[in-house]
Amino acid sequence: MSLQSIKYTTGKLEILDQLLLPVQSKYLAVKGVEDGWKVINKMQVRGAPAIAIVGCLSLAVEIFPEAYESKKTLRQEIEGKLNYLVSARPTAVNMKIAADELISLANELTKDEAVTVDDMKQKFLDVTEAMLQKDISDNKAIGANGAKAVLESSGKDGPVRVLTHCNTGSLATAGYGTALGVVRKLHELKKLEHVYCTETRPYNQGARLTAYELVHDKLPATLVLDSMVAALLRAKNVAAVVVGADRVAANGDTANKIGTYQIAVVAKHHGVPFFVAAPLTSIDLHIPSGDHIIIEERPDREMTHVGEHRIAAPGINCWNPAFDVTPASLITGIITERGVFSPNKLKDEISALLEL
Ligand SMILES: CSC[C@@H](O)[C@@H](O)C(=O)COP(=O)(O)O
Repeated sequence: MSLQSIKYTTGKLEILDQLLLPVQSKYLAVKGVEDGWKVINKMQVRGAPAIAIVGCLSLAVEIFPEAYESKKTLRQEIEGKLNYLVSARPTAVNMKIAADELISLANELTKDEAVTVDDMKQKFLDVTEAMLQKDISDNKAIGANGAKAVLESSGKDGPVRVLTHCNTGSLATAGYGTALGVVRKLHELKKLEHVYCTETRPYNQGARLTAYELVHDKLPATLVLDSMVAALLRAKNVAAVVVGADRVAANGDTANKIGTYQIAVVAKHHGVPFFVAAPLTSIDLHIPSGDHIIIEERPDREMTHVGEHRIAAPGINCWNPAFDVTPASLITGIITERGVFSPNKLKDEISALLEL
């Protein structure tokens, strides 16, 4: 059985508390927007697609039992609460894109006189619930497109060794994963010789979550520390690096988990193709470059402590950006559910695809 980070039935939402993994597997009820904001902000659920899905579904469970006196009241509720949810974590764009789409839907339904307040509520529930299935099918398509791109770029038919960073798997999405979906697909095709996952300090998504998924699915995998990547690429014949994204700018610059940028620099040095795997909902064509991406800074404690145990000297200053921006020039291709794009053609090709 595959891991499930989000459990949802109409009116009921639960998330697997990722702060407790891999020691404990415990689901937490999310009863509304306030709970949704907290679990996202505390990183009990994390990963750009999962953040958006849990955010929107937290509003769905809040709205479900309520009776609204008018469409205007419901529209105000939707707009105010979605904008609040966007503020829980600023770097990943998926929640913002989902919020904007749902707010425009609410605006359109409010204007449409043929739509009752109950129809409007039902439509909102249908659209948010559909996000779960859509994310899984997008991830499967990313997996297939990415496995092909990795094999082509390696110049051989596999099996290949790949490196990934952070957690982009079932735990970060509705299921299957983005970059980890590419790894899963390579494995399904019997083209994965080995996957290396980084520890991903300071929150250890690699050691705690990706390693957990890889062991769970019995993939051939090895954990390395972040500081070992250069040595790994020199020694272990890695065919490609595949990572996820929190926000891809129009020019292909990509914000992802801190440490991604230095892996891309090292990959370039060693001539190893560096791929970003992300759904279209992680691509922000509104910003021209990565300079415009807000980078979330997290509490010092995530660096100074592991769990309750202090590892840093008391009194030391800390800088803890949760993400960095990899320049487009270091990226071989951006793997999406609609194909693989060269960063310099991303804007034109995606705009054409979406008829923008
Ligand atoms: C499919 S998840 C893509 C990204 O969100 C992932 O690579 C990442 O950076 C996650 O960061 P996190 O801080 O754990 O939310």
